[in-house]
Amino acid sequence: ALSREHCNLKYSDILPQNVEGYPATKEFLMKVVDILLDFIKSSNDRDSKILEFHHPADMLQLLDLEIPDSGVTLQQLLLDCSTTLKYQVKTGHPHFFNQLSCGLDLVSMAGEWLTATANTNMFTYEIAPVFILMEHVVLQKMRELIGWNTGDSILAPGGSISNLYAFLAARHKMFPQYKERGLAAVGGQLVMFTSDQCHYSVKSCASVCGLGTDNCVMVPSDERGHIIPSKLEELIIERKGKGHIPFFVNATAGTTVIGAFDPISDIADICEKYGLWLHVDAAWGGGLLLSKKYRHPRLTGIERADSVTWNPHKLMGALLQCSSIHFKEDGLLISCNQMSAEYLFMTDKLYDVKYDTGDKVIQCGRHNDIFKLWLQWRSKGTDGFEKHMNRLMELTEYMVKRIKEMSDKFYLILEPELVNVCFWYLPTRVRNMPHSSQRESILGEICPILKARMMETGTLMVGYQPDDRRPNFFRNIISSAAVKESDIDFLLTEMDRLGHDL
Ligand SMILES: O=C(O)c1cc(=O)cc(C(=O)O)o1
Repeated sequence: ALSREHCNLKYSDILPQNVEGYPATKEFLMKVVDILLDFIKSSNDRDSKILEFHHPADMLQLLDLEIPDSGVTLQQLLLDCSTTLKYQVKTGHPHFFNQLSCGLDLVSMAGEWLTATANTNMFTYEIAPVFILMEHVVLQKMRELIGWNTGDSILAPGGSISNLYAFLAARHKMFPQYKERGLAAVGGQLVMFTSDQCHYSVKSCASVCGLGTDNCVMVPSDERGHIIPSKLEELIIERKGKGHIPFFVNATAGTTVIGAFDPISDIADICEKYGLWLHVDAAWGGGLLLSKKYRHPRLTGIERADSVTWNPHKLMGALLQCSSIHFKEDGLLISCNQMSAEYLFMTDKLYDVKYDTGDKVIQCGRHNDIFKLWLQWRSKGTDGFEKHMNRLMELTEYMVKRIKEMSDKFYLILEPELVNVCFWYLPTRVRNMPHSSQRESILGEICPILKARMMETGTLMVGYQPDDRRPNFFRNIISSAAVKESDIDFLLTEMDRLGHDL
């Protein structure tokens, strides 16, 4: 609690309104930090719960979210902060395996604190000189890791927007007049191609950009979730036969559900043959570019892409959000999106305006997502990131080994290529049933019930989902630096404790 002299103060008694308010400001902010440190401590305490689940109506009753007419005291604000975190899911907890982005890297978090304090916009060098230069250095490093020594990149608000920027640049490259004249510049039906395992944001480009999802061809994948190149070529030829204009192919490097890697080189050959843009959505699998051991064969050929999406907030563990989109050809991004708003992007500035990035994107304001990545990269070094990637893959191999050792209780659906371990939990009553589609449908019905037990108990969170080949199954993601082999053992034991009687 705040000291007696400060506990009834309000926001108007601290900086900037009260120029004498530094002592109260400091005490208030240090108390906020204490609350955050408590959350960090319990996030890292394996005996603490990941969450205290309540249904939305009940949760609303537990919270006091109403917007008051007159402001509350600083003391109340501190209580508000504590209550908020009390009911927040601890995504940094070592037993949180639920999303592609797990974990809480504390250097990256410190970077986010500084980012918030600096509170600047990334559209011009004028107000973000250090951060703009950091973006240049980090994004160039990432392009080098892809295999390019040229090009341009930018951070976007998530992988979906990164994919959209790739789509827009591809269309601009092929039809530069589209920017001014729209569809009239094309004179035919544009068509894009992607695997049926891709992230839905690829398909949404077709609807957002006016192709219509009918013209986002979902190419069949094989049983390992890889796009079938011969099918891709067949479908391109089929569409050309209808007078359509194929222009864009997306290859996924690390699919969302099973973590599959499309064969990039084979796809690049087809794109070369038919003059199509190759985009690689490596939002999820891009982190393996940092690992000499695991980069090949999964990402072999990625340097042949025209654009690459890569989300450091996934495998690299940068804090949400941090998504990058990279282009082999420099100048495309700016020529595609530039609107030259004269109130921001004046060309008569005292510095080289190529450092103004706002005109490269369709956003105006752009959040500073680089500092937390740069600071984290400074803390780990590229070697540290390589070790991190190798560690995540080793833990995945450990989990596969343990599942195979406990094959009476767990059924491994396929060998993972990334850190997505896809499996069914086998409750006692099905253990003697031969594996069949009938048993799979029973196992699929069990997933939501077992997941509910996890969340109500609060000790474990593992995601489940169906896919186009099978009913619900668990998808375990190891992307948190907190996870150890003992946490994998806990996961398997806890699932059995919670689910054996299902
Ligand atoms: O950034 C993430 O954590 C993320 C992004 C997705 O699109 C899908 C998922 C997911 O399925 O966990 O996670």
